[in-house]
Amino acid sequence: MSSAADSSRGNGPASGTTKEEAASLPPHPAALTTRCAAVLGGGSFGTALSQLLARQGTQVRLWMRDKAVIESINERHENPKYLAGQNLSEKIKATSSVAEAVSGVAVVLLAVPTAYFRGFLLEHMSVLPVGVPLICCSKGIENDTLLTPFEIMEYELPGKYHRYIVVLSGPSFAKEVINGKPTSVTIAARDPAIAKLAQYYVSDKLFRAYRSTDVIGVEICGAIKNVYAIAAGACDGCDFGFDGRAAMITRGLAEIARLAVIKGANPLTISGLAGVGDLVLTCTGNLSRNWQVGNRLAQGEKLEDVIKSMKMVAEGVNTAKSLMQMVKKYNIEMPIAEEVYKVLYEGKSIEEAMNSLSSRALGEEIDDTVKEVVGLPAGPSAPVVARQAGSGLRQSSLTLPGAGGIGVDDQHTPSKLVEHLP
Ligand SMILES: NC(=O)C1=CN([C@@H]2O[C@H](COP(=O)(O)OP(=O)(O)OC[C@H]3O[C@@H](n4cnc5c(N)ncnc54)[C@H](O)[C@@H]3O)[C@@H](O)[C@H]2O)C=CC1
Ligand SMILES: O=C(CO)COP(=O)(O)O
Repeated sequence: MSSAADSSRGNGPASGTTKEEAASLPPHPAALTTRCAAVLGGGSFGTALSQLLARQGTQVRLWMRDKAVIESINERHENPKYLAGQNLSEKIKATSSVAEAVSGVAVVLLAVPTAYFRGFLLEHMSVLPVGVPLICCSKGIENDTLLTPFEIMEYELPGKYHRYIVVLSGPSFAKEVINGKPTSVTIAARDPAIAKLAQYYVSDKLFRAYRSTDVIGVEICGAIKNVYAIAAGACDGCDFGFDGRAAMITRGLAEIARLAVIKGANPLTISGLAGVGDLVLTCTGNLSRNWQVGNRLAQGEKLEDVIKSMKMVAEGVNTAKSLMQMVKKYNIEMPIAEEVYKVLYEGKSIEEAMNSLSSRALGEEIDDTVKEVVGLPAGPSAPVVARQAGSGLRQSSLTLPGAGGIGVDDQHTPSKLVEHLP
């Protein structure tokens, strides 16, 4: 039985689609509507992406290891392990053979968790097709090598594949994608033409991909937001309030920016869907497995029990280890990430972690690493400069509150007082 959302972007207008609506769909050459796609990884995201492609009219071959789930998808059109109760399209055929999955396809999507990504690639790369977009949808940083899935692909795959490696990232809960909630993501490839092709392959009216060539920025943002989602879940579990969570998200973003620019990201990517978008989603949406990890730790559960009972991947748990290694490697400040690591692996309580964060020396909001990239001078911020109509640039004047009566002598001007601060 096909799902109701099937063929929302097929060859012609889907049933019930008005002429006007059809006209607003992206142009769709017939050659591409009859395409076949492979999705490698039959967890929640791989299954949701398969359903997304199937509803667009694409034949999908979904690779997974679990024989019982394969049988269930092919016979009952359901993935009972990861998305129980969701009716899947008949256009999705599950298989345990990667060679069968990728044979003759126009596009391949990879949704294998980062910890298994390299092993998967090494085992199956000999059958991967050359010349079709290979869209990497995993979000993590491998321990020890500190490589992202895209970087692992570039490292392991022969050069003939490199042009075709693509990253898909952004705010996209599997459960919402599969239910046809409006979702927007970023799709990035070094070659803009490949990014455009991949964008075209996955997009429809309910799933919009914006393209980018900032592969590293998109991937780093998507990978490390998981660690801050753990922090946000812990904040919520400890009832640190909306203020506390907003601070955690925003200061988390500052840490993401620091690492991303060191890795060569375009700072503007950080304010996009893969950056702010996904960070906000996973730090505020309780569908996030990473948020759930933090939240359950705050309820007093042990990490190993949370992981065992979850049965799904929370990438932030491993990526927190990689971030600790990156903090040392690049000598950067990522205090929230460090505290998450200590809570996960060193038995530090969330309250102690919060206390350590709030006892840190007061500092500037925008740090030097980011200032350098956006062309601002390092060190203490220069005085604010405002543009005044007709008179060019002027320095904004600071009015001293005491000047009119409290009594400000030479020794107690703000510039004198500040000399006594740490
Ligand atoms: N679920 C979601 O909402 C989203 C997930 N992602 C990312 O997609 C990737 C996959 O996550 P999910 O599908 O959510 O995972 P999941 O937790 O739902 O399923 C786990 C997946 O890992 C596979 N797996 C386990 N051990 C394996 C091994 N040794 N070798 C190969 N595969 C193995 C399982 O077969 C299954 O496909 C992750 O990097 C995740 O961050 C990205 C966006 C959204
Ligand atoms: O990356 C995600 C949504 O964009 C999914 O987040 P979780 O892995 O925390 O569930």
